[in-house]
Amino acid sequence: MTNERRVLVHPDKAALAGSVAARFITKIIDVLEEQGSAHVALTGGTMGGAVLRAIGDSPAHQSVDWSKITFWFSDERYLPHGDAERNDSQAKAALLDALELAPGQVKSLPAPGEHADIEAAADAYAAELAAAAPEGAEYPRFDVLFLGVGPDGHIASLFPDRAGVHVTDRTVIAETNSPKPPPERLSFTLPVINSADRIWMVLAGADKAGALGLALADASISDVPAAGAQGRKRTVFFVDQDAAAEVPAELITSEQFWTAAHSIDEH
Ligand SMILES: O=C1O[C@H](COP(=O)(O)O)[C@@H](O)[C@H](O)[C@H]1O
Repeated sequence: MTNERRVLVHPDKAALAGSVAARFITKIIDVLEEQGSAHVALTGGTMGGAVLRAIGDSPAHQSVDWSKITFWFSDERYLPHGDAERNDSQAKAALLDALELAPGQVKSLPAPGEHADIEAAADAYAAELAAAAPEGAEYPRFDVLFLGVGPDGHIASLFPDRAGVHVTDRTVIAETNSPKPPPERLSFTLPVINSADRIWMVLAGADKAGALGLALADASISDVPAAGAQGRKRTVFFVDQDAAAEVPAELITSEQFWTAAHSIDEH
């Protein structure tokens, strides 16, 4: 099994969300059968929410034992709990609330007022990650880690030309000057992101085409943080046709080829 980054193109946003949802359900059933439990890191953004809604809309989601999955967030907008702009609020509305999970299964990032300041909030989530980690590790092994990609190439809350993308000695950082509102955010660092078995980046729309093209051309992570994402087993860009406009043809894996050439276990 190789660990090249792959690009899987879909006709439109709806097909993209449906396809990622179907793959996730299949993959997580396999993971649960093998391991008995799973850690999944969710993302915010337009396609992050669309994928979760598609999972909930699929009758196949009823075959998943959701009680065995712990959900984390690779980043969060540092806003009060319940704020509609928080990634966890959107994920709960899109899917998590309907799954009737136990409170400990959804590991939300802290909100203002819970800790002394945003740095302490980052440390608190780092401690939560460590508490769920296997012995000797600083964080759990994520079976699937979802990411959106911004038009500027940001992933989680690691933005171009910000120090956060270069941090390797912490697991969670506070971003206090995000170019995208809100300015205060919390984010996994790149080592945590890249520790995941599978990184699934889901992006759609013509405004993402430049970022995707540069990420695949190995731009510097300072310029395009998405260029630095590489999972242990799989790194897949799930995209629609508009986002794929600047992807070299030889890097595109068509749906038909993908299905024929790779067993679902490899995704
Ligand atoms: O602000 C954020 O943006 C990215 C991408 O969002 P999109 O709407 O352009 O898809 C998202 O992945 C991240 O979690 C979020 O905090």
